[in-house]
Amino acid sequence: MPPPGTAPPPTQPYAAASPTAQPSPNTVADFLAAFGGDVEAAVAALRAHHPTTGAGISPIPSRPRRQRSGDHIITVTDLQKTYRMARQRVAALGGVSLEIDRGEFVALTGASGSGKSTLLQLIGGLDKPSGGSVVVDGVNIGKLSDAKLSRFRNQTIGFVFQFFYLQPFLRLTTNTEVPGMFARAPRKQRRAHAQALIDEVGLGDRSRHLPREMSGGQMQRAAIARALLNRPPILLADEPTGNLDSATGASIIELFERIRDEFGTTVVIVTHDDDLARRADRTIRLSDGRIVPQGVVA
Ligand SMILES: Nc1ncnc2c1ncn2[C@@H]1O[C@H](COP(=O)(O)OP(=O)(O)OP(=O)(O)O)[C@@H](O)[C@H]1O
Repeated sequence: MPPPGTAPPPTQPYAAASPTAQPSPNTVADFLAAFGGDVEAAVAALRAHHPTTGAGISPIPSRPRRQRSGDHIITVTDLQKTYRMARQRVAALGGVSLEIDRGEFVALTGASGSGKSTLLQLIGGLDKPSGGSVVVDGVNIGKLSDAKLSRFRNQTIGFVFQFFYLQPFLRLTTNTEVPGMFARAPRKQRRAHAQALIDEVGLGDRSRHLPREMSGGQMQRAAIARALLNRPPILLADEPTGNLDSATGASIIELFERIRDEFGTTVVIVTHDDDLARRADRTIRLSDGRIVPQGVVA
């Protein structure tokens, strides 16, 4: 997985907040402060520095596709991204246009290096495009200042990643509350909502557990609960099952379906796995930084 590009460097080593490390609260507070308290940007930077296991997922049944509503919550127009490294230029996205409806469950698929993560990061405002535009919930996010973008992300988008990125020293309830702290939600309210979400994702009996006391699937459920804390209308997930066994991965996809059905959340996932992608309402396949027209085999 490549780095997201524009996230500012933290002042502490990335390893300090890895799922297994045990930093002091001050270390983590400093780490988050280096990102201006923007949890998602911090997570994106961590993600860029984490090893990949490449664990696989086995087939699960597809489900009937839903009709599209035409109420677009995400509109991407002629999106381009070129990474520049020394003298090298890598064209990661070469003009992508798409629309995603409110409450739709979309899977982004394609070969390694086809631009899936880049597209997800640009939709989530974690990186800046080289050209084109991304409109999310009526807001052209390319036109927002960094501070406004950070606030917008916190309120509008929940992020879920392959390696969970829970704070290792926080118990599940507090971990789930973290986005509410940055949104300055009243303590009592965010705690009650965290507890409701923990129940919703099936971890009601694990509230006092630290991440290291949970399984991979439980940690991913916890990360999903945390992503939902600010009631975002959109959930973006990059390889959310890539680090899980096939049965656990399937249960995570079912959880996304349930979240979409119960909360009306728009869910966009990146996955290598065509069987998991078939669970989504729609699959968008990328090849060499472009969308493959439907019916064409890439
Ligand atoms: N920060 C970066 N700097 C330079 N090149 C990058 C960066 N991020 C991505 N790339 C390049 O952009 C292209 C698209 O990468 P991206 O991660 O979006 O693909 P992907 O489809 O998500 O791949 P994978 O499935 O392997 O994660 C690749 O060629 C990659 O090497």
